[in-house]
Amino acid sequence: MDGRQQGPDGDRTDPNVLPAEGLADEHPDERRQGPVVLRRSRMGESSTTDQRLLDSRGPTDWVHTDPWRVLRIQAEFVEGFGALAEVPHATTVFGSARTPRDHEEYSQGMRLGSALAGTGCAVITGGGPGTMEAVNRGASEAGGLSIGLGIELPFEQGLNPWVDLGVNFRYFFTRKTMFVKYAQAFVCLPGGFGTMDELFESLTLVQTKKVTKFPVVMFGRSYWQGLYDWIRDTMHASGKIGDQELGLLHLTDDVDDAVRVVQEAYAAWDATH
Ligand SMILES: C/C(=C\CNc1ncnc2c1ncn2[C@@H]1O[C@H](COP(=O)(O)O)[C@@H](O)[C@H]1O)CO
Repeated sequence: MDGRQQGPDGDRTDPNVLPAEGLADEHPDERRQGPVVLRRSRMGESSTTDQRLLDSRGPTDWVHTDPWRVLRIQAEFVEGFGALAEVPHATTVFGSARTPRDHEEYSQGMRLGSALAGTGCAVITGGGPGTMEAVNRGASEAGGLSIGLGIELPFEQGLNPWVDLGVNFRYFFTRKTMFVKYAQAFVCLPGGFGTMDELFESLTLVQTKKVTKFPVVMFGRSYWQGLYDWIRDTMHASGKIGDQELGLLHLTDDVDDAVRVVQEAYAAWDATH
């Protein structure tokens, strides 16, 4: 077979096969697929690009491949940047997913969210339950911009009811970028492994100057004091961090003090942007 799609009398039988304009004798028949030109043995396939796009049959393994994941990751960045691009000054608040609503730390979270909203700026949390919810609730009820960046989990959860602008992520690392990119300060309420990860990631980003002039507030003296003392008396004392790094931490349980530190960070940001 020579690849030409002609009937026995030389008639063209396939509407997708185009004659080469005015030069039928010199130019072989060809099939066009968008910008692609196919000739001779490459002309075999008779579907169009639209047909192939719309045809849902066939194996689906490719949706579990890394190249496809890369596109999904890209899509998360695009969605996140798009949703958050116009966020004004913001503080990202980390904290336990497990704090019950009747706990004093929940009330503190609400007071903090409310006070941060009072500065006219947004609060960003992980969008989950516990103190994340408390901060969103305090901010939302005070009329502030209450943002939640949710994460896909193996169990059903969803964003807490006081998230007014929410984005759900599949990937932790995409979500972590958003926590940092759209905030000028970090506050850590008492929490477990997740909060520790976020506290130390924040500190590492500031230490390595990936982000500048971000204060890291450890809110809740009785909870954080032991860790702070260990950082100072063991980590710092043995030279694993220097004075500057120790100075990044601000330990308090006073909402006004935390808000003051955050406002200084907003001012420092404005001075450099
Ligand atoms: C474990 C439970 C719910 C988990 N739900 C979460 N939703 C959103 N964000 C979460 C969740 N769990 C952890 N995070 C992130 O880590 C921090 C809290 O972790 P911790 O270990 O509880 O300290 C928080 O800042 C989130 O960004 C139901 O019990």
